[in-house]
Amino acid sequence: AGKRPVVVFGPSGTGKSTLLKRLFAEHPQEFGFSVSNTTRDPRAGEVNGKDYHFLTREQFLEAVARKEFIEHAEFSGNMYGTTVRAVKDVADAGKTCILDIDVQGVKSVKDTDLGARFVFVAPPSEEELERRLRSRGTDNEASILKRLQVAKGELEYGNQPGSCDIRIVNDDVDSAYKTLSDFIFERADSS
Ligand SMILES: Nc1ncnc2c1ncn2[C@@H]1O[C@H](COP(=O)(O)OP(=O)(O)OP(=O)(O)O)[C@@H](O)[C@H]1O
Repeated sequence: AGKRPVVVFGPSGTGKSTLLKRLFAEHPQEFGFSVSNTTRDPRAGEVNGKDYHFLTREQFLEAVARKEFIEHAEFSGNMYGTTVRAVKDVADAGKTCILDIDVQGVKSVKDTDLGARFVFVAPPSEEELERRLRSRGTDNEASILKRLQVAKGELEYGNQPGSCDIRIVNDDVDSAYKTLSDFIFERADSS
C-alpha cells in the first residue's frame, strides 16, 4: 500500500468498524490510526503521544485557531480532535493512516495537503441500516433515531459524484471486505 491516508466514511451502522477491524487484524503492521488530541486528564497508565496528545484547553484552542485540526468536538466538558500533523506522523512511521470520520471531517481532509483517498461505505438500504443499528444493541431508541437522521445527510453526500474514490455497498461482508482491500492495496479493479 502507498502511504496516502485512507478516509473511510458512511452512516453509523453501515459496517465501517467491522471492515476496518478485519483490515487491521489481517495486516497489523501496515496500518495505523492517528493519535488524537484531548484536554481531558490522562488516566492511569496512559502515555502522552501514544494514547493521546494531552493538551491544556488553552493549547487546544490555539491549535484550533491555527487551523491544525481536521476535526474536533467537545464531549462532556473535554475537547477531542485529530490534527493534520497526527495523520502525517503515521505516514512518517511508514504506515498507512486510516481515518474513520464523519462528512464534516471528510470535507476538512479535502482542504488539506494530506493527499488522502476516500472510501464511502454504504448500507444496502436504509431499512437494513436501521436493522443493523438495532441488532447491534449498543444504542437506545433516541440514539438510533438520531443516527438514522444523520445517516440521510451522509448518504446524500456519499452518493454525490466526486465525493469519494470508491463507493462500497456493504451487503455481503466478505465481498465488501475484498473490494475494500483491493482498493486500499491498489489491486486491479475487478468490477
Ligand atoms: N455486511 C454485513 N451484513 C450484516 N451485518 C453487518 C454487516 N457489516 C456489519 N454488520 C453489523 O452491523 C452492525 C453495525 O456495524 P459497525 O458497528 O461495524 O458499523 P459502523 O459503521 O462502524 O458504525 P459507527 O459509525 O456507529 O461506529 C454491527 O452489529 C455489525 O456486526
